[in-house]
Amino acid sequence: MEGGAAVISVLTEQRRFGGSLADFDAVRAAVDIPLLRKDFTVDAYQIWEARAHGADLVLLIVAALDDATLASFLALTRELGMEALVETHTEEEVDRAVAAGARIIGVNVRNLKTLEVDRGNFARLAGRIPEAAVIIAESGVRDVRDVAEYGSHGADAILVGEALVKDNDPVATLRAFIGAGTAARPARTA
Ligand SMILES: O=C(O)c1ccccc1NCC(=O)[C@H](O)[C@H](O)COP(=O)(O)O
Repeated sequence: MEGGAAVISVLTEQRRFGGSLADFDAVRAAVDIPLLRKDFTVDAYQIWEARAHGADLVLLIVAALDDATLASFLALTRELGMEALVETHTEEEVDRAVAAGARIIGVNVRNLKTLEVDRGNFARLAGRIPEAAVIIAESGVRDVRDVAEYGSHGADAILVGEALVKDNDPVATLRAFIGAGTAARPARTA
């Protein structure tokens, strides 16, 4: 927060990433800025649960949801006064996110099966996202050059994990990332 983060993403996914709702509660108690519950949402109950724990955003991963479920989860999220980060990995998923009415669309360059990162995917997929949407570049940021690269390809925001968690001075690094991203972003027409 001190570093200028607009949103904090809190992993609650336990099996693969070791997160928990207790971690989420601790962060909620510590900060007032918007929080994203980062979990694999597969049941409407998780959206109610996110709201009950004070989340502002939930994660909807297009690859994990059929079109009808994606649309109904998005509607429930908004009925509960939250928004969704709708996460994509392929062109087809971007098109599905747009068709569902997503307002915040993430391109995650990490393959969730292999966990491998391909930063080039961001430039390829971001071009398909309408300018009216908020575009998030997710994963793979190592330094300011990666931030600038994502910014130059239209990212409105980046989602950073490891680079900040392992940094000795995350506040300074976050400030540098925000500066690099702001400088690199092309002007938007809409
Ligand atoms: O990536 C997901 O969709 C995801 C969903 C639920 C739990 C974890 C998930 N991915 C891992 C991460 O959250 C990454 O740490 C995050 O994208 C940041 O990436 P990086 O900066 O490369 O650590």
